[in-house]
Amino acid sequence: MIPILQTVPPHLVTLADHETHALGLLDANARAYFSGGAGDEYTLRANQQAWNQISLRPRVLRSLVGGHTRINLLGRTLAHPILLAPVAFQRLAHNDGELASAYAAAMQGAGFILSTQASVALEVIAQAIRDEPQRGPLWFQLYWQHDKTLTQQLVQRAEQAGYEALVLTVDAASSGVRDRERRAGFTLPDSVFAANLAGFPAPPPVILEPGQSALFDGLLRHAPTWDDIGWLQSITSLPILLKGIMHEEDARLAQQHGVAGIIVSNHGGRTLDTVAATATLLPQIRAAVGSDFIVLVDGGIRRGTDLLKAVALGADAVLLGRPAIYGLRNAGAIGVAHVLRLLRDELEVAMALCGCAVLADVTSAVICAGRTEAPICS
Ligand SMILES: Cc1cc2nc3c(=O)[nH]c(=O)nc-3n(C[C@H](O)[C@H](O)[C@H](O)COP(=O)(O)O)c2cc1C
Ligand SMILES: O=C(O)C(=O)c1ccccc1
Repeated sequence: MIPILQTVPPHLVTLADHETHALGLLDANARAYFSGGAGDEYTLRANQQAWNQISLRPRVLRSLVGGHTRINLLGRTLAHPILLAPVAFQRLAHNDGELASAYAAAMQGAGFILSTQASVALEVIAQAIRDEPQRGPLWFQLYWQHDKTLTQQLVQRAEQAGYEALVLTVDAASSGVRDRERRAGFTLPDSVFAANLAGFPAPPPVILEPGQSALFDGLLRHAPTWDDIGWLQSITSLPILLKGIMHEEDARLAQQHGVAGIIVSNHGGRTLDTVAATATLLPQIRAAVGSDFIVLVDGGIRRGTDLLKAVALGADAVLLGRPAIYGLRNAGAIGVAHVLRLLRDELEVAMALCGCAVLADVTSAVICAGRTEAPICS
C-alpha cells in the first residue's frame, strides 16, 4: 500500500524548520514523547551542541568531478550514509506511521531500522518496500524479551520477512527517567500499540523478597548480558550490531564477541542524562576498534556538516532519529523523504566545500585539531 501523498510547506528548508513546524502540530502527549529526553535533558542538548562545537578546516582548489556520497555497508553499496534510526510508535506522529517512514527511506535509498516497539508490524513493512529498486538496507531493532522464546520468535520473524541485520539495543535495560513525559502524563492511545508484540504474554509477576529491588531483581532479571550474545548469534545467520555503545571497552568487547558492528549512541539523550555527547565519544571508540570494524553513530545530527564531522571522527554512517519523525508529522512519507533529501544535499555541499570528493576523503584533517582528543572523562 502506497501511503497518501502530502505536500511539504515551502518554508521548511532545514531539519530545524521541520522540527519547529512539527512541534506546533503534535499534540502535547506525542510532543513530549518524541521531543523529550531523560532527566534535565543535558545529553539531549549536548548531542547537538557537540557537533556545532567542532570547527571545519576546508581544503580548496581540488578536483571534485565524479564525487559522490556512496558507501559500502555489510556487503551492499548505498547511495549515502544515512539510515533512519529505530523510533517506537510512529503512528503517534502520523496515521501511516512506520509504513510512511520506511517507504520514504526506500525512495531516498536510506537504510531503515524498524523498532521492536513499532506501531506497524515488521511483516507489513518488509512487504511494502521489498520490491523498491532503490531501497537501502532494512534492519530490525531488537529489544530483548522477558522470555527467550519470544526473543527467538521476533528474530525468526525478522529473518523470515527479509530483514538484513539485527540491531540489538543495549543502552535501555531500564527506561530512562523521562521527566518531560511524566509531566505531560504521557500515555499511548488505544489505537497505537506495539504491533510486533501483539499476542505476546505479559511478563509473569515477580514476587520480591524483603530488601530486593523491583529494578535489579525484577525488570533486570531478564536483561541480556554479554553471555547472551553467543546465544543470539547461534539462533540467527543475520549480522548483529549493538546499539548504544558509549565506552571504548564495550566497543572492544563487542568486537571480541564477533558482532558485525556497533552504533555509538546515547539513545538521543533519552535514557541516562549527562552521558557525554556521541560526537565526544566517537573518536576514542573508533580508535579502540580499528578502521575495519563497522561503527555508526547517532544523536543530534541535524545538518550535513554534522554528518560530515561524524565521518571525520570515524563513523561509517549515521542514524537519524527525531528529524524523520518531524518530517512524518509534517507531510507523511513525503515529509520524511524531504528531510532525508535535505540532509543528503547538505552533506554533498559540505563535502564539496571541504574539498572532499568521496567520503574516504573526509578524515580528521578536515576538522580542527583538539576536537579528536580524548574527552576529560577517560
Ligand atoms: C521517540 C523516540 C523513540 C525511540 N525508540 C527507540 C526504540 O524503540 N529503539 C531504539 O533502539 N531506539 C529508540 N530511540 C532512539 C533512536 O533510535 C536514536 O538513537 C535517537 O533518536 C538518535 O538521536 P536523534 O533523535 O537526536 O537523531 C527512540 C528515539 C526517540 C526520539
Ligand atoms: O522511547 C524509547 O526511546 C524507546 O526506546 C522505547 C522503549 C520501550 C518501549 C517503547 C519505546
